[in-house]
Amino acid sequence: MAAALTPTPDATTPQTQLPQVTELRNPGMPLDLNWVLGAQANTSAIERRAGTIGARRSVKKAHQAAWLLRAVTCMDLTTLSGDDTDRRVARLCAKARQPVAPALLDALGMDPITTGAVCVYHEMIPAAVAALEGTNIPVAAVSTGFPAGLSPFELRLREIEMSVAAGATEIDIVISRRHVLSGNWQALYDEMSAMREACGDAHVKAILATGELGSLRNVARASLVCMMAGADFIKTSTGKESVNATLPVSLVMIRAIRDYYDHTGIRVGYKPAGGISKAKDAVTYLALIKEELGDRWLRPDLFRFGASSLLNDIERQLEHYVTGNYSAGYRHATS
Ligand SMILES: O=C[C@H](O)COP(=O)(O)O
Repeated sequence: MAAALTPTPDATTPQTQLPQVTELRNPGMPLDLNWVLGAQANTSAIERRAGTIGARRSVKKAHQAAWLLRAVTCMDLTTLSGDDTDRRVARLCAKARQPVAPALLDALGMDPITTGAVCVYHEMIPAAVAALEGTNIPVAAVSTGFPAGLSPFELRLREIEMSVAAGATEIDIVISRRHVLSGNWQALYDEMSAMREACGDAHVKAILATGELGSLRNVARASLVCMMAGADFIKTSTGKESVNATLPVSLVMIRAIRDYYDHTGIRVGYKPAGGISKAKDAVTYLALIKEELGDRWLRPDLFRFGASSLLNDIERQLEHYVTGNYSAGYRHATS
């Protein structure tokens, strides 16, 4: 049996669910086109730097278990399928309440933890709200004609309002990729501002769908515009594009977040999403955040993974750490 996890200076120390920190919401600012158009992205330098992150850092044993538990607390446990049902959502929510088996947590010397949120389609919000009653786990909804975001603008705004009324406290919106591809930054800013307003008190995550934006420079510019328009989080992908979260894209987005913080003093959150299914990749993402933004961003109010199957692999790795054996993946299925 493994020893209880102990804090070490070179690892994150997520022994328990972290206390909620109230970060000042991003109020946004006027569109600064000079700043936006000045944003560049040196693709080869970014790819070089991204290539060093997973390769250099090897986190083992108790440190690895600690990072994995942190990843769980920062996870938007997601189901976004056309065949979602209330029962599937209820099972997902049960998993969000108890994402890691109590016996494993006991062996690790850990208090109970939960995931950061549950993320569903609008129609599934009531089932998620009911299944999470009595917890502090937020329900996040993908609204605005997810994943393409091409339904009429008024309908997209109305969908946000309906999702909030149904009980979602986090709204993941999708931006209009065409505004980015045509360089119409004013239109992107206006769209994002209206969506932020429609969210009211619900926090808004802006999904850039980076795999469809054409270039890393566009990713940098779109990130800035969404933050200027008041996004609480910027998020890479819907999970439905042919290319979803990648390390180079993440580097560009988190450097835009750093730039925005340096200019405004406001911390905007980051959510890589789509195709992140391995525990090892989760640790690489956390290391990237730690190195580029610092420990403050390694909390669920500023960092989330959007993932439907990552939890399965994390639980398998934790079980291996505790027992020395791997269990079959189906034993950890979330839906
Ligand atoms: O926002 C979350 C993503 O849709 C999840 O993507 P995934 O199913 O590839 O983990």
